[in-house]
Amino acid sequence: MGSEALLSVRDLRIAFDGTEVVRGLSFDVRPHEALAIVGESGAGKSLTARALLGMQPREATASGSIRPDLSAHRGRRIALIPQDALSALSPVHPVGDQLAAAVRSVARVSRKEARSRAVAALDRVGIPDATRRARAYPHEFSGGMRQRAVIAMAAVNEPDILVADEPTTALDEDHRDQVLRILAEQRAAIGAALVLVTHDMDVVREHTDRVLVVYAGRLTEHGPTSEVLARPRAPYTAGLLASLPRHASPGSRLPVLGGTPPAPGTLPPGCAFAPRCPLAADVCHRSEPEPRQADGRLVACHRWTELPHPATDLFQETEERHSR
Ligand SMILES: Nc1ncnc2c1ncn2[C@@H]1O[C@H](COP(=O)(O)OP(=O)(O)OP(=O)(O)O)[C@@H](O)[C@H]1O
Repeated sequence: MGSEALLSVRDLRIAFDGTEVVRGLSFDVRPHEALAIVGESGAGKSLTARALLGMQPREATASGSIRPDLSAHRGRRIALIPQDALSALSPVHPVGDQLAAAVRSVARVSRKEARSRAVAALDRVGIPDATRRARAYPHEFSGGMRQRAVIAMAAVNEPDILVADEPTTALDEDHRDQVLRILAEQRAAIGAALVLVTHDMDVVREHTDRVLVVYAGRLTEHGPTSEVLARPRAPYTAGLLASLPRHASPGSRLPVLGGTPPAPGTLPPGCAFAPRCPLAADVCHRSEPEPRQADGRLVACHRWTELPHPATDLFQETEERHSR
């Protein structure tokens, strides 16, 4: 598995002031695949994704290994598509100039050639009249167009890996689908792998091949998307799926997954999910489960064999319990 990987992450830990928020994640990014990192807010998804590019917050301490180290090849072998397109674009330069500068930062080409690659990249992501629009400033683009321009910028140098950190959070549903489709097209066109950070299981289902489910900075379940989503083995994965609107029974309130994740530094003993888990037993409150092979994927749960299928009803009951 390791030798064919574009990137291998082993025992990644990220801490702030001595409190670990990413707690020993290990996974590979394989050529051409789309890997989702999914979990609720605060799970450590963004920190993990940015670590792949060597982009740690200054105040963080990190350990573990990410091989190879691509931080010196950002923009060329690995590129980030951030949540907020405005943060990725300078407000004071035309969009086309920014793309051309990205081209010239990695390739010794003439200004004219860089310009023409920039316009072609904008055209590929569906920016109409790309030659003219390349002269426009980011504020003259709509939100969806800006996010497409950011995808174009990330893809323009044909990196091996695109890392997209919740790329559609700021967009409405129509633009969300459009941007995800364009991202998939770009990825296919350049043959890149994609690491897609999301909290949305529908996005995981539609756009990824493998999924890493993270809870409180730890691996909960990791395997092929189709298998994990068809039959989750970790209660937390089942809870995330049960929270999707179409799984809710008529009249029930969302989210179905009751409670909230623990704040950093306030982890319970044992499994971090145990206080919210309808299957938790004594052992879960005592010892933190290690990831192990189960049913063709990795699962970190003492009770995985007890999870009923489908598990939706289990979580409906949990919600009732939490709301009482
Ligand atoms: N610079 C920082 N200083 C202190 N704590 C931080 C910093 N950056 C992130 N954290 C904390 O680390 C944890 C994980 O953050 P991260 O942004 O990776 O979560 P996430 O899963 O991406 O969540 P979201 O979906 O809300 O973006 C959170 O509890 C967050 O508050």
